[in-house]
Amino acid sequence: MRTSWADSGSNSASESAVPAYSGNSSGSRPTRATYVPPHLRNRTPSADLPAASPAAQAQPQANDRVGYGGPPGGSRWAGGSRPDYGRQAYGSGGRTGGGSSGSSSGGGSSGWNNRSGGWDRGREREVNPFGNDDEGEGTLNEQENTGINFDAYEDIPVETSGDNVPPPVNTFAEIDLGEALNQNIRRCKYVKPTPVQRNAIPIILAGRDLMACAQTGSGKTAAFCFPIITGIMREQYAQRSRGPRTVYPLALILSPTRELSCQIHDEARKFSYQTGVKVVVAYGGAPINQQLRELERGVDILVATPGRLVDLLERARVSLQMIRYLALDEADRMLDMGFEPQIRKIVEQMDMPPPGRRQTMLFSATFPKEIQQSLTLVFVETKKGADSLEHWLCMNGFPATTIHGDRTQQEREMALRSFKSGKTPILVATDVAARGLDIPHVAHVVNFDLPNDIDDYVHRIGRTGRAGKSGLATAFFNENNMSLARALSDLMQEANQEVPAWLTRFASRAPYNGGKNRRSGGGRFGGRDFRREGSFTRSTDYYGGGNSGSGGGSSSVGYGVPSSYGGGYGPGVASAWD
Ligand SMILES: Nc1ncnc2c1ncn2[C@@H]1O[C@H](COP(=O)(O)OP(=O)(O)OP(=O)(O)O)[C@@H](O)[C@H]1O
Repeated sequence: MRTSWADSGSNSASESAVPAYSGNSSGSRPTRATYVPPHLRNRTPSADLPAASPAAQAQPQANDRVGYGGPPGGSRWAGGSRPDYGRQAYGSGGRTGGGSSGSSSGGGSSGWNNRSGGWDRGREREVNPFGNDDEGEGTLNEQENTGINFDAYEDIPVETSGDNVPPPVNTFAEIDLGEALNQNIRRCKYVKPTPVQRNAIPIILAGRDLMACAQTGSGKTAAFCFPIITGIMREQYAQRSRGPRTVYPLALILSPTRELSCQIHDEARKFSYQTGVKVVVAYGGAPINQQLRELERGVDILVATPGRLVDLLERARVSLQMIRYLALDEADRMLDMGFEPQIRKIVEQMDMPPPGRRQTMLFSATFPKEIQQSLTLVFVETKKGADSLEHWLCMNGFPATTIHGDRTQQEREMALRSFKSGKTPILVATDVAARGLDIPHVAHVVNFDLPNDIDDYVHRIGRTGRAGKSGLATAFFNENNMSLARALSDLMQEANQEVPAWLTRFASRAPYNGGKNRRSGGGRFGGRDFRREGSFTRSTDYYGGGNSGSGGGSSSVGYGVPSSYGGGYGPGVASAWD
């Protein structure tokens, strides 16, 4: 059964009082304790709020997904299909163009310290962020936003990974974003979605987490704002508890700088105009009091820089308890700028719902390989070891699966599929089971247990850095691996790697184990020739550890000596294993 937001709104209308921050004809302010869902704000209580029917009240959630996943029968673009979105309370009346109050940003151009979130404080109504263009939709429809050169975009290859990725859309009309948002899209003169929007919006609307990497100026802001606004509008959020001065946003958009936060805020205000969804921005370097006042007026989407948000959280002025959407814009830059402790605090140590109860979206034009969802292959010695490591990883929030000799063929194939698709990006494998595997996109090979034979080692690390790509190999070394020390040291020297001093010491005492397939003379390692010919793109970290003290300075467990072993293959040079 397809129902609309209008129905949803009606269903719970009887529970709501006057909107907490909307204008209303009487001009009376609501009590702050009353939360009004966005879809009900600015409705004229007597005129368009029918009493909720018991049946409707009994299934308030049933509307949500059904309404959106429903067949594209009704025209989502046709005006008038959702009359309750007319927002008369601050619709045309709100078209002050930013000039009436002096405190708002008509056209999205307000100064940093004077942002009212697009609300005319004098009359408590929403200022039109489109300036005077509000009614000019007839002409706007005919004009395409010239900010994006779509000709240049058509050929852009888009790569998606993950399981059952929702298919991209070609038009905004294919997705039911809701009439109010569609209207704003028209006001923005967006005629068709950009590639990142085409792909990301359906994924986010399907409730999936997402990491999207798309070039600058490709429309990422709308790609995360549209589904967040739609999601907030379509959901029937339970009445939000409010402390005397604490606010409970439903979505948090973190960005590294105040400039970017303000830009996102400006865009989000346009997209959410007359949807009832309230966007507030908070950033450092500006007086906090005005931002606090703004927050107190109500917030659904909070756009913030990490430092200022931590401040607000510590003052208990913002709670993240109700967050359903977490978007990190330019996540990599936030890390570069040293925001990791704040981000960790915000995401892990406050009251933010855990993954699964919130959607997480990472957007950037550049993601360093360390934070992309790359595949990691971990080698262990025993089947039991594989199972217990998989268990530990899963328990600690790292999705992992295993292949080893005790698993049936069907189980192995399933594990492999899950690994390749990125659903479980860590595969723990025993040597035997991993032999012969051809898995693209393995960015990291971990020798959790080193093999006894250097050839096996070469084969294992050959699972990454393939076809000219770079890769990383990490090994944990302890005194049980003594027999491998010399061969490993030689291998690193051949690859012009810095050999850790502790490994050299082990090597000087260790018997030589050059592998099973050694040719006498010349190539001591099975892989020597191809490594020499190739350009080395694979790097290795070694973690040496022992517990007897016999290795001098290298004996402490977990003693790590990162190095950059280049063991890759140049283009067109096959590995010995292939
Ligand atoms: N579908 C669309 N059609 C036309 N213009 C669009 C569309 N989506 C976004 N734009 C416009 O494209 C410009 C760039 O968008 P946006 O700032 O979101 O890009 P971005 O990917 O976030 O860039 P950056 O990585 O530099 O922050 C903006 O002016 C925006 O209004």
